[in-house]
Amino acid sequence: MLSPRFLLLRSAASLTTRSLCAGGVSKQGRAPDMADVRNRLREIVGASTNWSDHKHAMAERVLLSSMLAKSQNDLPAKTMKDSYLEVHLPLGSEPQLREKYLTFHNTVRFGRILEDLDSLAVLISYSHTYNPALKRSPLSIVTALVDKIDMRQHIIYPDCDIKFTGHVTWVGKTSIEAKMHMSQYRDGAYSPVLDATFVMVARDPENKRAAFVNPLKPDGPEEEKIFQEGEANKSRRVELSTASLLKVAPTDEERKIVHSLFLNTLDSKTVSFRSRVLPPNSAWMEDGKLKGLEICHPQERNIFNRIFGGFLMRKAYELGWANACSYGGCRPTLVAVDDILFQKPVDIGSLLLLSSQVCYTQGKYIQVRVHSEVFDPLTRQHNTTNVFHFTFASDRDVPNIIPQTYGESMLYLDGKRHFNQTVEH
Ligand SMILES: CCCCCC(=O)SCCNC(=O)CCNC(=O)[C@H](O)C(C)(C)COP(=O)(O)OP(=O)(O)OC[C@H]1O[C@@H](n2cnc3c(N)ncnc32)[C@H](O)[C@@H]1OP(=O)(O)O
Repeated sequence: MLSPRFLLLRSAASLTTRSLCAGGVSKQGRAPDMADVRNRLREIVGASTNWSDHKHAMAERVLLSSMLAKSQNDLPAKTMKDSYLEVHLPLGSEPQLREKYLTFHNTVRFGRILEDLDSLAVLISYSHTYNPALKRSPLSIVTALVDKIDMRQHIIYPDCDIKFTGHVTWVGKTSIEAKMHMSQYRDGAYSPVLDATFVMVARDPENKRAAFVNPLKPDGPEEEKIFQEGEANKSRRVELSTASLLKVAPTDEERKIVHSLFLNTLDSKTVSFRSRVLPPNSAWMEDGKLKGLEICHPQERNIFNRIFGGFLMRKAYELGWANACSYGGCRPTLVAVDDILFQKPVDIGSLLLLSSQVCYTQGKYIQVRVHSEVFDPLTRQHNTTNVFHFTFASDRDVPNIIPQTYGESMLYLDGKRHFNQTVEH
């Protein structure tokens, strides 16, 4: 994270002058808020405000294809300061805004925060790729992955102002890593609430193929260190994906875990592999599911006329939370979010099926996986669009979740891997 003094200077010097106000968002004399972020995004890509105009807006965007760089070397290098943004969410000072964020239990809806983080990550990426010579950006920047969100504090107060800061921390050829921090004003100071790392991918104006982004040139040892962390994150992501249980067998230790779970469920009265008995204080995985359906209306579209990634995250989070709530028998708190993969865009009009599964438990912790897929009623085909992982904590120990089939055992091991990554380390 860049030093606080540096951040302060940065926000005063260029955020308000260039990143947000350049497009005419001049609510002068006050810090930019989330509405400014979304308006600015619409200006950057020339998005339609009415669904009836979306085809025309897209046709205009296609003309920007010729503005794309032929190689990354054609684009000037940027520093981390170039993309630094500070945005406010004045929940304390604007009671009418609070309604949108409020839960029945007088806390902040985390799903709304996920939406805000997503919009901010996109604007940070556009700030990095900003070309003052162009009125509109030819790039379509989409969310590929929420690498992780670490909660530094579990309660978010609905009546205190929130501040988001963030900037680009690493860049590949067409992908960008952005880190964001959220803090909340209480007792005279801002204290940290969460740290989030997103990976964004730049595409051509039609969102059909990858497009080059400006290189990132770390400026000084502080930025160099952050950049190296970004490199390490990239290698870790490749390593994790190579070891995925969808591709390779579990490790020896994991195989032993699965077999011991199996042995624990065998009925000692019969000499049979088939007769299974649920151990005490346990629940079958089959009983740790909750499903939902979303009809993807135009209202939830993003600036590229697909379903907004933040909306998908909010819906998946709320389903996952409800599942953890029902499983643990109390209102759980969120501990961590990791590895939310945006595999395929979701088209407007889609039928989106969301399935959540408690896949691992440990003491009071509940690891939930949410899988979303688009169902085409005409062809009856299902296509996975996203996978989400959430770690919740209950206020008491929860039943141990027990897999019965081999597939469930793999879900269990995958959940355990995610849990170990987020909670134990
Ligand atoms: C308010 C405005 C909001 C707008 C934001 C949204 O709502 S977006 C809506 C939600 N998101 C989406 O709909 C995206 C859905 N997913 C997709 O369309 C696609 O999976 C994708 C474009 C992200 C990636 O497609 P491909 O894998 O075919 O891309 P390709 O192989 O060309 O790789 C392009 C670059 O992305 C990187 N990349 C791809 N997947 C990645 C992942 N899971 N984690 C890290 N990096 C990844 C590659 O390393 C490469 O970077 P390098 O070239 O650097 O090596």
